Amino acid sequence: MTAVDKVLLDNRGKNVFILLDPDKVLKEKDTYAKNLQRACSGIASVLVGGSTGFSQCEVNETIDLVRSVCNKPVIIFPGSPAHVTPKADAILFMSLLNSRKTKFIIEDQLEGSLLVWKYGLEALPTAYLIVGEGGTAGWIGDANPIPFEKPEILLMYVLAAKYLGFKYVYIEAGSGAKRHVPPEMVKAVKNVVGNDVFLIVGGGIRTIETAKSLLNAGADGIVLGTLFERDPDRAIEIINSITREKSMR
Ligand SMILES: CC(C)=CCC/C(C)=C/CC/C(C)=C/CC/C(C)=C/COP(=O)(O)OP(=O)(O)O
Ligand SMILES: O=P(O)(O)OC[C@@H](O)CO
Ligand SMILES: [Mg+2]
Repeated sequence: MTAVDKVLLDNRGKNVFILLDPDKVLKEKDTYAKNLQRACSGIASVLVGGSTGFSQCEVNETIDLVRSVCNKPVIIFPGSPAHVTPKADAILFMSLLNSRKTKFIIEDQLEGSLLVWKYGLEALPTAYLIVGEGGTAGWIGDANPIPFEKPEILLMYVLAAKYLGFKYVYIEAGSGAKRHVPPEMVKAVKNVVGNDVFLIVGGGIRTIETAKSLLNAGADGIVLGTLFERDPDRAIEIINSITREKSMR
């Protein structure tokens, strides 16, 4: 087990990730710095990434901002190999398994592999799966999205990911999605794969009830992106509420 991997695995079922999109953060640096500082103690890690609109230089600037206010691990959530940087602690080294394009399944990974090796980055082997509307990532990644009412298809993908040796599975409804991943879908997967893979769930999570229902259904971690951008107070409320529950267990 490597360092970031251990932090996340030791906190299974309770990890909250904040997603920072360099394209947005760098336009309002002071506001993001202030809000991240408030959120920092309750989160597992900061994901830095996005589908479009920025270069490695902007990823670096965003990571510098994170480091100035928060001591949690920074994980790259790459939209492309151009986002790989030695400044991060780890990378979701992901393959979009339900893409129709080999680019997102293996070609971007080939390009990124040498950089990850050269920079000595911790790679978290991640199967990225798009469900529901899928957002920008689903569109750019040319996904064949798994319908919410077909948990059995999601299960097939998650089992395939497990048998291929992926340690992490990111179930993505799309940034800002109107509908988040249904907890029943997470439960159907967790019931079969247990702790063999680490389940990250993201997209459209906006309330404490949703956040808790996903963690209770078996998500090992949840991602807050759009809510942290638009309503940081509410995002911090969710984080604090999960932290309080954690300390009562
Ligand atoms: C492993 C390496 C080096 C690259 C992998 C590249 C892959 C597989 C990309 C999949 C397709 C893709 C574009 C994923 C982006 C995922 C992501 C960081 C989403 C964050 O949300 P945004 O899509 O930026 O949301 P907004 O639309 O709200 O900005
Ligand atoms: O922006 P939101 O809807 O929180 O989604 C977060 C993440 O899953 C997007 O990749
Ligand atoms: Mg983005």
